[in-house]
Amino acid sequence: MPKLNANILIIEDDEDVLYTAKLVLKQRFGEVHTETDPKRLPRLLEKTAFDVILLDMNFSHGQTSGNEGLFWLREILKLDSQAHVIMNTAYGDIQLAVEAMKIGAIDFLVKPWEREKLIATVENVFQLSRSKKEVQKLKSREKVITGDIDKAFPDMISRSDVMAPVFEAIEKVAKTDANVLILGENGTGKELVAREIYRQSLRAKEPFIKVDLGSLAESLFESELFGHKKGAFTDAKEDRQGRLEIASGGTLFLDEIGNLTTTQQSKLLTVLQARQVTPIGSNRPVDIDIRLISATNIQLDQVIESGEFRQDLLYRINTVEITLPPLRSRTGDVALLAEHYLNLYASKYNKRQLSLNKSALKKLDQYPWPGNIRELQHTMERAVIMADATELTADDFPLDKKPQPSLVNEVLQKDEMEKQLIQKAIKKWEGNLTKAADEMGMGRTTLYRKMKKYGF
Ligand SMILES: Nc1ncnc2c1ncn2[C@@H]1O[C@H](COP(=O)(O)OP(=O)(O)OP(=O)(O)O)[C@@H](O)[C@H]1O
Repeated sequence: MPKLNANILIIEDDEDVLYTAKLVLKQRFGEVHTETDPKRLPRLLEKTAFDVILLDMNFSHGQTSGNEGLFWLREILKLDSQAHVIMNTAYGDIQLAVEAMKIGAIDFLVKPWEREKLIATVENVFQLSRSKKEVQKLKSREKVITGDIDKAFPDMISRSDVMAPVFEAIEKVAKTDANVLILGENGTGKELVAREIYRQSLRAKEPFIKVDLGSLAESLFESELFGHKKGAFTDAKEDRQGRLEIASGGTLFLDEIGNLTTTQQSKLLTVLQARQVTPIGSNRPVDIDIRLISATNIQLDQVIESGEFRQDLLYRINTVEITLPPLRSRTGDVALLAEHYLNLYASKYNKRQLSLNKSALKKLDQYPWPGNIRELQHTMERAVIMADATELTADDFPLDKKPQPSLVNEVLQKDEMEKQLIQKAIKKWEGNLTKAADEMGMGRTTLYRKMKKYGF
C-alpha cells in the first residue's frame, strides 16, 4: 500500500513508546515527527503544519491527572485553530477523553496502543483533516471564481496569417507547465489567449485564478496574493487564503504584470523561486504548485533597461513569450470580427435583419483601431443599438470624428472614465475605500456597488 502524504506529530514523554509509535506509523504515513517535550510545541507549530497531532495526557513524572494534556491541547488550538489532535489516554480515563473532545480534540486512543487501531485512528483523522482543507480551499475558490461565471469567454476568431504563430504557440505550450508571458496592446485578446492556454492545458479541470495587478492597491498586494492570518493587521478579521494558494494545483493569471513596483516584483520573485508562500502574520510557508500565465501591454525590454522591471523576474515568467499583433496588422480580421459582433449584438438587441454594407466595411477596415478588438466590439455594439435601418453604412460609424454625443456612447465613455477614476482613487488611498469614496464624493456602499459593476 503506498504511503499517505501526511505529516504526523507525536508528543509523548516515554521514549520507548515514542519509538514504537514512530516505527508503526512510518509504515503508513510519509512523515512522522516525534517530540518528548511539549514546551517545544509552540516553536514546532510555528514552522510546520502537521496534519495530525498525537498528544499524551501526562508529561511530568508522577502526574496522572491529565491536566497537562488538556493544557497543551488548548495551547495547540490557540496556535492553530485547525489542528487535528488525537489524545492518548490511559485505560479508564474516558472522562478525561470526553473533556478533551469538548475542548476540541478530534479523537482519542487508549494506551497501550494496538498497532492496527493506532494506524486506523490516525488515518481517519488525517482523511478528515484533508477533507476539511479541501472544503476550505473550494470555498475560497468559489468566492474568487463566481465573478467569472456569468462572463462568456468566446473562442478566438482570426483568419489572418499573422495570428497563425500565435495559435501554434498556444497549442504547443498549453500541454506543458511552462510559464507564459503574453504581450500585446490593450484589447488584443491577452486574457483570451491566457484562458485558451488554460482550456487546452492538463490543468483545465483545476481553477483559473485571475489577479488584475493594474487595479490592485499597493497595500492590498501582499494580502491578496499571499493571504493573511487573523489579526495580522487591523482589518484581518479572519484567516484568508491568498490567490497563489487558491490557485495551487491550477493556473494563475497575473494581468498587467508590468505595473508592479520593484518591491512587489521582489516579493513575487521570492515566492516563485521558493514555490512557497507565507501568509502575512504567519511563519509557516505553504507549498504552492501553480502554472503561471502573465500579461502586459508594456514593452518590458524598455522598462528593464530603465531599471523599472527586474530582469530575473522576467526570466521566471517568460519561459515562453507570445506576442499578439495589433488588430490593424491582422489582415482580414476586422471584417470577420465585425460580422461576428454584428450577429452577436443584432441577436442580443433583437435586430436580426441588420447587415453591414460595403462602405461600412471599408471604413472599419481602414480605421487603425488603437483599442483593438475591444474597441471594435464596443463600436459594433453601439452601432447596432443606434441603428434605425436594416443596413449599417459608413455614417453609422463615426470613427474618424470625435465620438458622437449619443446616449450609449456617453454611457460607455462615462463608464470607462468612472472606472479609471475609481481605480486611481483606490490606488492613491492604498485600498482605503472610505477615503477613496470620500474623494469621489460618493458613499462607501455606492463605491462597493460600482467596484462590483466594473469587476474589481
Ligand atoms: N481573436 C478574438 N476573437 C474574438 N474576440 C476577441 C479576440 N481577441 C479579443 N477578443 C475580445 O476582445 C475583448 C478584449 O480582449 P481581452 O480582454 O482578452 O484583451 P486584453 O489584451 O487582455 O486587454 P487589456 O490589455 O485591456 O487587459 C474581449 O471581449 C475579448 O473577448
